Amino acid sequence: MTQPANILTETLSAVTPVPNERIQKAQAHLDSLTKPQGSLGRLEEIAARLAAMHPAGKPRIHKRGVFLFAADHGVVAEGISAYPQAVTAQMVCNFLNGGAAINVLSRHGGAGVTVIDMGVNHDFASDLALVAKKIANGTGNIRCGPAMTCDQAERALMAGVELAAQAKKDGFDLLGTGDMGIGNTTPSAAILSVLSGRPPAQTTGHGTGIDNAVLQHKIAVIEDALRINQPDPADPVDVLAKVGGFEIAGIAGLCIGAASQNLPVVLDGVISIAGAAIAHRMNPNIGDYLFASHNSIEPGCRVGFDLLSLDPLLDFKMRLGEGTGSVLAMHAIEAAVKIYNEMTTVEQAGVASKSDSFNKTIKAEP
Ligand SMILES: O=C(O)c1ccc[n+]([C@@H]2O[C@H](COP(=O)([O-])O)[C@@H](O)[C@H]2O)c1
Ligand SMILES: Cc1cc2nc[nH]c2cc1C
Repeated sequence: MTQPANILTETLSAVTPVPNERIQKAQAHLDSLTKPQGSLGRLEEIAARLAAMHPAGKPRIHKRGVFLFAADHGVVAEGISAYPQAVTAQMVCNFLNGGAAINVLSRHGGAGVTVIDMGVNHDFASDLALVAKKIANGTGNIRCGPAMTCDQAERALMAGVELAAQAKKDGFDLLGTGDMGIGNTTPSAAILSVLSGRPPAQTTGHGTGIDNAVLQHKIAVIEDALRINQPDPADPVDVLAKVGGFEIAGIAGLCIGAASQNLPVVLDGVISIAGAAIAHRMNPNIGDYLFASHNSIEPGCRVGFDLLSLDPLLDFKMRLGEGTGSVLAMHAIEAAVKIYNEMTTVEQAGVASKSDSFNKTIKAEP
């Protein structure tokens, strides 16, 4: 078993479950509001969990941001993507210039976008608004050997932990994950297969848009990668090092760091789900702080939701990545918090409660 480095171990052990009594107390508040009990469905579930994460029991979202982790993948040499590797670096520049889908949706949703170079195969100018956490210029080809060393995997995890710590200092109270990396649906499917025990045929999808023939080849590549590397499902750092990616590790680290500080994280598509599944295998309490934003078309997502016991909030048939699902779901999460904080109670408004319907005399006057 790979023993993670000290600070990582300390951060992992600092993650405590969201107390069930606090969730129940928050639900009791929701039940006291002017609506039939449970009628706001999942908005209530979101609000109760967020309220319970806050020591004072009052949820708040003043500052939200998407953390977009970018990296390249050696396995693209196997022809598993519809696009060339150069697109990763080109899209990073597009994010920095504000022209990508995530920029539009984040402006619309009032979220900041932080772009992190975890391992893009390009040397960016040092004056760009890019967070430089580069571990290497892309991973190794997982069909031939490990993606990275265990030391690199731990450094990439720590980069995510550090970003979460900085986010807390900067006043963020809701974090979203995003990714960019041509080829990264391949390591994501590999990770989800290892952690779930499901065959790659059940976790692998069309990614950026490969046809059925290339999909069969992609599945065979992942089968080879698992046979050659033999990742140990009980050792998440080993899984990450053998068949993962630098951006996936950064996302896992962000989940660990955020959960250790009671910060909620909204997950995007299959790449974020794979990162979160690694973090969750390191400490299952982390799952209490996670929200699945949407049901990405990639089949590995469903496998990941089962591993994480998460139910996605939206089903918009999206498969872009970048954090686009995360920012969209933040609208609903903010709405849930407003319901919790701003609605009047039955008592304040003088509205009859359910049990009053059994009484003969209900005061109906306003
Ligand atoms: O978020 C998703 O579920 C998702 C599904 C398919 C593709 N993507 C994005 O597309 C890229 C990976 O696709 P591929 O085909 O190159 O493995 C990467 O940049 C991801 O952000 C993302
Ligand atoms: C153009 C393009 C944009 C993306 N954004 C996230 N993954 C992507 C993949 C491609 C190919």
